[in-house]
Amino acid sequence: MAKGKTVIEVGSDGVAVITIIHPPVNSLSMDVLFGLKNCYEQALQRDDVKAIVVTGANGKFSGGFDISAFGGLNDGKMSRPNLGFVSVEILADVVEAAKKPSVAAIDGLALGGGLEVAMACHARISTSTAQLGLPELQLGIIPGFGGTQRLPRLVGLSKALEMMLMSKPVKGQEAHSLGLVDAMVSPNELVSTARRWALDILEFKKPWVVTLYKTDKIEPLGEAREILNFARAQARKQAPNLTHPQVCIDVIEEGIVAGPRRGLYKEAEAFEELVRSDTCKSLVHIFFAQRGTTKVPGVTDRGLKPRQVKKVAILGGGLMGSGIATALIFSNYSVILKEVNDEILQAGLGRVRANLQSRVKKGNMSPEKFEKTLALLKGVLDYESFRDVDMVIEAVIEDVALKQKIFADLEKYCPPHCILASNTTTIDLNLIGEKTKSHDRIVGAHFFSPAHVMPLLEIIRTEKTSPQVIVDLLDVGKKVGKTPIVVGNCMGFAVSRIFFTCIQAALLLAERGADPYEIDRAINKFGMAMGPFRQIDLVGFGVASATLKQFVLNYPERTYKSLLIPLMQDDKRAGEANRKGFYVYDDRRKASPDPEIKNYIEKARNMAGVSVDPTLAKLSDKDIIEMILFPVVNEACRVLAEGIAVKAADLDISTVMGMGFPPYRGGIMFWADTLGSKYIYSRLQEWANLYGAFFKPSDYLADRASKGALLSAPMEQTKSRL
Ligand SMILES: C[C@H](O)CC(=O)SCCNC(=O)CCNC(=O)[C@H](O)C(C)(C)COP(=O)(O)OP(=O)(O)OC[C@H]1O[C@@H](n2cnc3c(N)ncnc32)[C@H](O)[C@@H]1OP(=O)(O)O
Repeated sequence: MAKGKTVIEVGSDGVAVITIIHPPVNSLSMDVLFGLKNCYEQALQRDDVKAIVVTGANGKFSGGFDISAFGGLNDGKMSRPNLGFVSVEILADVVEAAKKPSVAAIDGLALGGGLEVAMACHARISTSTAQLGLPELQLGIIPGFGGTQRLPRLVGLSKALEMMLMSKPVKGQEAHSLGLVDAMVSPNELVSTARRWALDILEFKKPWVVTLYKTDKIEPLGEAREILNFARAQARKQAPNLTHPQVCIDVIEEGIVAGPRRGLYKEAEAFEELVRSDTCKSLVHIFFAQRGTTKVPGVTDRGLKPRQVKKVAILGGGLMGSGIATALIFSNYSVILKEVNDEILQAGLGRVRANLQSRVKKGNMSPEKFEKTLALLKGVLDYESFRDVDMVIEAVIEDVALKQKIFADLEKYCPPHCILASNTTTIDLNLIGEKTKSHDRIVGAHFFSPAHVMPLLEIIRTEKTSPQVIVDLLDVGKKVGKTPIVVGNCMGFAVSRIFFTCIQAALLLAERGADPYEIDRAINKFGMAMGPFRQIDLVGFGVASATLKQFVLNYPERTYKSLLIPLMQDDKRAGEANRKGFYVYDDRRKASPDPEIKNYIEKARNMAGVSVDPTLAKLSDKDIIEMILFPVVNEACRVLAEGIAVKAADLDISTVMGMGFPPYRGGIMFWADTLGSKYIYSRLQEWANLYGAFFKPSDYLADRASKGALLSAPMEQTKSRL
């Protein structure tokens, strides 16, 4: 069956309108591209066609090359066209070299290959809301249809580098001022303006621009090289483990130095190679995994429509509560923030204000929008104004009795349709709702700190939570710009279980002789946003030790019972919050190692009765990474086996968005599968023999290893607990 098509319609004005049709985003499959070539050839042959307009159906130009076809290019299921088939043979030699002018009419989006098709046209007209960009680098590839050559020639080298290296699209307005589009019109005038423009080109009333050979925006060679070298250094600093940004810069340089046609061929070669790389495979996996989190069997396949949530109440204005309030008002929800006394309430409201102010400072919010947004927030000290709220999010400290009392109160004051959500990190939701009769509307809404910044939302449901409530919360999550994952109920749910296993592994290694700063360095080099000790400082010792206590209680057989954090707490160390944790922090929150740490470690070691293991005292980076992350893989396997997570890909997204796992390694399970279940099992078994049950491979892992099976393959037989 064809994947999309391209159609041609010739008007009485002699303009052929070629429309890309491939819902939902008019991506460019090979069928669409062959169709585009055929339509052009027809238009060029027909005597009744004077000029051409290219556009996309349903208000979207094109979201780019069909990402789902990347796999086909690799596994040989798709016939591989000649090198440069699209970029040279279609776009340069048919579209751009045509004897009839063509104009792109852009609404909605022109991304990746979509923008590359538009740039091969002789002019571009767009709407103000259209998004135009070359975001290929976020998929581990570079633009492959001539984008590396044409974008610098249209917008200048520096801006083109920024747009490509940061995968950052621009809106119609900016595209117009940059010269990427020639005119901006309203959507209903788009195609008619483009038709007129194409005829004007033919009649020499508008310029006939062949972008590939434009030179006016490119700096002289010496200056261009300086810009490119600066970009190389920046990219190396920001993404030391990635090669494709460097390749992108090399390809741009080739076009400037040796001419754009050589540039096109070098681009095509590099694209072919990069699309086969592990980085590309991992990032494409993350792209689809992220979109797959909202597809929850038994919930989102029931035809339920989200109910409208207008007003939300938040209990607790601490770091989490104020962050959640910020995220909500920023997305136009009306929010009530409740605290226990005026002083604490004002502090909470102040935090929300400061969060918004920092956006204004960075130029991301206008002063008018700031006032309008803040007006959506109201502080209260009692439950009176809870009578018309649609959702409550409780964000108080992790105290079961307090949460139980709050939920019993909420049941009394909130309307019956109101969703009762808790932002708990670890506590069993059945316990929280024990004193209510509202189990069907109790749900977990676990945000990550800072809640207005971090992209993940863990939605926790019990056996009794109604699917409608999940659908409602998925909708709220999407509106506040979060990627939600839906998980089952247990202590720690999915993310905290995985995250705190990493912390425990780090504590175990440090107590047995590994250097904590070496551990952080190795993990950071692997690509994690920060190492485990820096992470503990960030979440704070209070949360870390409370959670570790919960682990000891709930998973005693495999929890590493470290005394290190409580010992440091006794000395008033609390983490980054009071600038003294595993690191010390200066006024600008810069972390530096603290020589005193070794004394605490020694004390904890003595109390635990363990001794320094010479092997652990001089681990290689590879060993550190495996000893820290294989236990995480092991715990992720348990989370899957218990049906807490619906699918392995959700855990990949959780680790990327919730704990800073490098997306270019595809998330924890995807990465584990690149190493193989047998290898991971054998290493864990070896360490379990040496260092105890913390490393003991789970039954799930043992089973997969014995079959040589992928850890991420679906579990047909295992019943989901959800
Ligand atoms: C040779 C060339 O240089 C190489 C390329 O062009 S590579 C592709 C470059 N393009 C991109 O990177 C754009 C990727 N897409 C996006 O960023 C976003 O999907 C978007 C901004 C286009 C739309 O966002 P949004 O409206 O939130 O919808 P979103 O849920 O992301 O996508 C809608 C659907 O389209 C699919 N989709 C989006 N872009 C796609 C693409 N380029 N190929 C295939 N499928 C795509 C999504 O997977 C999703 O499918 P689903 O409904 O089955 O889950």
